[in-house]
Amino acid sequence: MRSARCGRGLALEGTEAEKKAISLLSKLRNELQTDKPLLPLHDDWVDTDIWNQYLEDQHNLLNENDKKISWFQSSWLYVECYLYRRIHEALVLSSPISDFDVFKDSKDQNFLESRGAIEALCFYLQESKRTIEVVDENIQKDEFCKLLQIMLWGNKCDLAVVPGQSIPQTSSPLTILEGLKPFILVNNMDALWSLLLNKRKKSQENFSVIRVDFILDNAGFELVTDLVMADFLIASNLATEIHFHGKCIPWFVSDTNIKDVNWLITQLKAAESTYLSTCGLIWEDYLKKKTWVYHDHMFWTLPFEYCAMPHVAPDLYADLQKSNLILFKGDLNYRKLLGDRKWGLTIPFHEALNGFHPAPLCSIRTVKTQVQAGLAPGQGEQVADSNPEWMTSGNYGILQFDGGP
Ligand SMILES: O=P(O)(O)OC[C@@]1(O)O[C@H](CO)[C@@H](O)[C@@H]1O
Ligand SMILES: [Mn+2]
Repeated sequence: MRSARCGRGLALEGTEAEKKAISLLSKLRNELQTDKPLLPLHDDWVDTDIWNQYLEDQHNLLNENDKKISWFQSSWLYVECYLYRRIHEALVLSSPISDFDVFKDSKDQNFLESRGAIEALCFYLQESKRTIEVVDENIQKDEFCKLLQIMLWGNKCDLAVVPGQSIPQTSSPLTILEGLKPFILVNNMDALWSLLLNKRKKSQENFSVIRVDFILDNAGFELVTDLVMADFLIASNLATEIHFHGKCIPWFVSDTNIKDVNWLITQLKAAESTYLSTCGLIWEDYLKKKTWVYHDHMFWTLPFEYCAMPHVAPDLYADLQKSNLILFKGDLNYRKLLGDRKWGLTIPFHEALNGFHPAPLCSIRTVKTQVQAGLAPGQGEQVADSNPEWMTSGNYGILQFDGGP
């Protein structure tokens, strides 16, 4: 009897929490639609003070007439990040559903709808791992480059542009790579290969660690492409440890957090296909043994451009300095790498990074926003001639490398 009452009490508490979250979210929508001033946060999350200080700084910086910073009058990058942080606030303030991820269903859906392509990819990975020790360097390079391109085109699958509309990867991703090559505007795959190959040669002499970091983007199909590459790097000794960096709160609809990683591994392990279940088991083991390490520093869900990292998150910057290669996935990471500024298209990538050089790094991103540097003279004009929407279509990609400090 007592436990039945207790259960009813919990259900009631849950319903009240849902009502509260929904009302906070509709208030948020109204503020946005009517261009109200941005408000300080009222929750007590680890980053609340930083966000509120940021708002105050924006106010002091941009507002000589003491007007409030509002939704339509502030920088797009800041306001967009603020939107996702406010969605998080609405949940945090609605205990006991504070941990609820409002985007989880769409992320899971993307994985489920891409199952065929994921199976093809896991099959390919296992076949290439079987022959890794006998094949020569050129074949290994070829496989490495294929997996890089799959990671690149996997970035088309984000859900932030058209929320709720999953773009599943249905056909085998490997068959379409050749045809997509002309759409890679900056292609520094050779530089990545040379860097890792040199590291491997040194490591074979002196047993040094080779650390590769993945700054993750979207869950679902894209995450699988990243994990497949991470597995290949370990199996081929091109890396000895992998560090993944995900988001600690639901972010830009489809971005990866730890629950997405765990869910994915559970799904793979339970799959009927042995290609999938083998990947699930191996990846779980890598995580257990710390060959793969997952991090979720709060800096990744703050509005700062990355050149601010040494001041805002010196611990994270110092950690990234230990890496031999950092792979930044996706469009939002690129916007933050370049401070979301309208750089001239031919300004060198190194310069546009504005002093952010923790280690050699590479952006792997389909171009979805009007931020781009490091193109060859005349290249931007030529692409614009054939496709005026080239910067927002997501049809073009870059694998853009910077050698570091
Ligand atoms: O970083 P991702 O997942 O590649 O892309 C995220 C994105 O679609 O969301 C924003 C639009 O709302 C843009 O920054 C970007 O185009
Ligand atoms: Mn994303």
